[in-house]
Amino acid sequence: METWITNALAIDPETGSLHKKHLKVAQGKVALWLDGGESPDTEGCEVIDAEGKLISPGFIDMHVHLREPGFEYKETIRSGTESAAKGGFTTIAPMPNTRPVTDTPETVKFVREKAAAEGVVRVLPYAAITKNELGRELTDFAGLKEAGAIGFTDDGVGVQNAQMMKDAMALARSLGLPVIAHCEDNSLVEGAAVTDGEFARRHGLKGIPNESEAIHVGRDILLAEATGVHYHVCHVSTEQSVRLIRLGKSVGVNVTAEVCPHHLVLCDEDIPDSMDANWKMNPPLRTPRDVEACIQGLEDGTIDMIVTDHAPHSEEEKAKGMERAPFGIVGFETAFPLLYTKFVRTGRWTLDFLLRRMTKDPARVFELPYGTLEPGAPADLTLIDLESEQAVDPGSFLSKGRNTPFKGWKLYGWPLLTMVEGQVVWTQHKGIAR
Ligand SMILES: NC(=O)N[C@@H](CC(=O)O)C(=O)O
Ligand SMILES: [Zn+2]
Ligand SMILES: [Zn+2]
Repeated sequence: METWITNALAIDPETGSLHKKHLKVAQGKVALWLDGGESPDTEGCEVIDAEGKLISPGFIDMHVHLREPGFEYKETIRSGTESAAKGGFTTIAPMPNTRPVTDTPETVKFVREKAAAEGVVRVLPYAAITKNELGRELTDFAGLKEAGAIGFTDDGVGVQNAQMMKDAMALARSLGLPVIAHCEDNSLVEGAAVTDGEFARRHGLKGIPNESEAIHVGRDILLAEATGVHYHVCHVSTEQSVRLIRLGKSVGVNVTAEVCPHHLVLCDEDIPDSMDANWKMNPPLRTPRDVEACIQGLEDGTIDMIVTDHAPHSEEEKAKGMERAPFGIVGFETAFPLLYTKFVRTGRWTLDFLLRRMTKDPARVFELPYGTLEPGAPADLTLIDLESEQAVDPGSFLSKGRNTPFKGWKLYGWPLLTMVEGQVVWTQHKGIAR
């Protein structure tokens, strides 16, 4: 089946400006681009009229939680990939903090097979660094790679022991795979739920200090330098981490980093006094100074990409309140509209910049053949309405998770259609297509 997507607005890679274009998709790949002035020969083809809509490579999210196996009440591979498709994402990398933890070749295979059978977007699983993410014993890196793991991470917890991390990096390096780190020194956290800042002071709460993150970032950059591994820092949230990554890059260490939309648009002072646990995530919302440092880090390339850290939890769990509820918020279905509205429509970023940090940059860092619509590339794409304003409605999410602090936010930039390898997997009108 061949498909023409006609009259779409595409970004000119040279100038960054939008031009009307027609795109032909054949055999699951990008076949041909025509200028808006030309007339495509659509005979015998499916035609999608994208008049006035942005066409972008499908978004790539290198940090997500799909919860399956083990926590299907929070999310499944089916519901999580559907939520991703609705957010315009076509490739996602789930974290191994499932039950069982994705720490054996069998579990990696389970995730991949389940995703192939029930998922609607591409799923590239990570495997754990240590068995059960307990930080005591390394997993079978070679076997996990063989089973299809794309990198190693104990996301959810930091690897507390430096020698363990160094051994993991040396092993990953020998296999040519990256180590992806949730940076958190447990001895500095002591059970706090929010950052050490204005909100914590006002409510007399213990705070999570910035150093709990940055100490691991600094330690691991030194270990990455010693081992030569590709080291990727998860969900950067502090000024100190940005500074250390900038320094690491400047001396040639193979360090890359990601940041989440919520750490770019929210700070601790935004948390409502009701202490709604939909504002609780790890790392926590930091101070305005940290937020600005993360934005600048993303702008100057210190931070390479945007990820959602989509972390669904049940309503019962989130109802336990700020101190007892689990950390995490959902992200797929609000990521692009949030960043488009808060940074592009306000004039701080170009649209091209935002799209690159959600497509080409993750593809470059993780050496993936996606994130581009050049002829021959897989036809992974999303069409986006840049003009209509719509309020965030958690009730309409395809994710099982409703845990978002953005409920009711009026945003622009809502995806309308998502295609993976030439197949339409979701549309605003008809929902998921199977
Ligand atoms: N980010 C979160 O707040 N929570 C994540 C774990 C993690 O990413 O560290 C989760 O699994 O719920
Ligand atoms: Zn994490
Ligand atoms: Zn995570």
